[in-house]
Amino acid sequence: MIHRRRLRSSWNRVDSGELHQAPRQWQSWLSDTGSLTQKIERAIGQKLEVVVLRDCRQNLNSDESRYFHFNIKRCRIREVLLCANGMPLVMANSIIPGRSSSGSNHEVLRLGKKPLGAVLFAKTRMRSKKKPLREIARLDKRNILWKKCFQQYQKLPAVSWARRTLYQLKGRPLLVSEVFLPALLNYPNN
Ligand SMILES: C=C(O[C@@H]1C=C(C(=O)O)C=C[C@H]1O)C(=O)O
Repeated sequence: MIHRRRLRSSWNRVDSGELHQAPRQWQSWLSDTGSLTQKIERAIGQKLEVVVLRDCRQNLNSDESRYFHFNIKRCRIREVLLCANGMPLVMANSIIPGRSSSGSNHEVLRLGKKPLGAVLFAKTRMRSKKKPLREIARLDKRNILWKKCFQQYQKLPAVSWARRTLYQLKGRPLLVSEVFLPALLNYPNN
């Protein structure tokens, strides 16, 4: 539990983002445990467009490296906008350590415009027994993640709600952060 508290404090540097503190209209998006891609496509009634902003190797900051039990400095970072009819709905920042995209994971993580969720939630994938670690946060310009997202997407609202999930792909960790954008609220959230 100490470990979890430590993670929470680093992620919620700005404001402790417990679900009940989030605006009601965001709570279901923040807490859903299924594929975000699938949830959005149900809401918009069509396929999502994935706009890849960046997919490269980068040094991790301490707020990110804490989630991995092994010492890593550089990682693959994938930043995308999930869009409908050209309108960004979510900005996602995924951290994929080298050891998580090697071996049999290497091929499936050559994503391009394919959403990462198609891999993480693939029917054929052995569901890892471990429930993914999930945290939420209210982001503003004091938060490292808000600043990283703003570098890529200058229309990022000054206060944004986000969630962070530590997934396992064949036992290898990936840290996925998703920042929800206002246009998503134009769609029914069923
Ligand atoms: C993890 C999922 O994949 C989505 C797509 C992503 C991508 O293509 O990089 C990243 C995060 C998610 O918003 C999901 O659908 O739940």
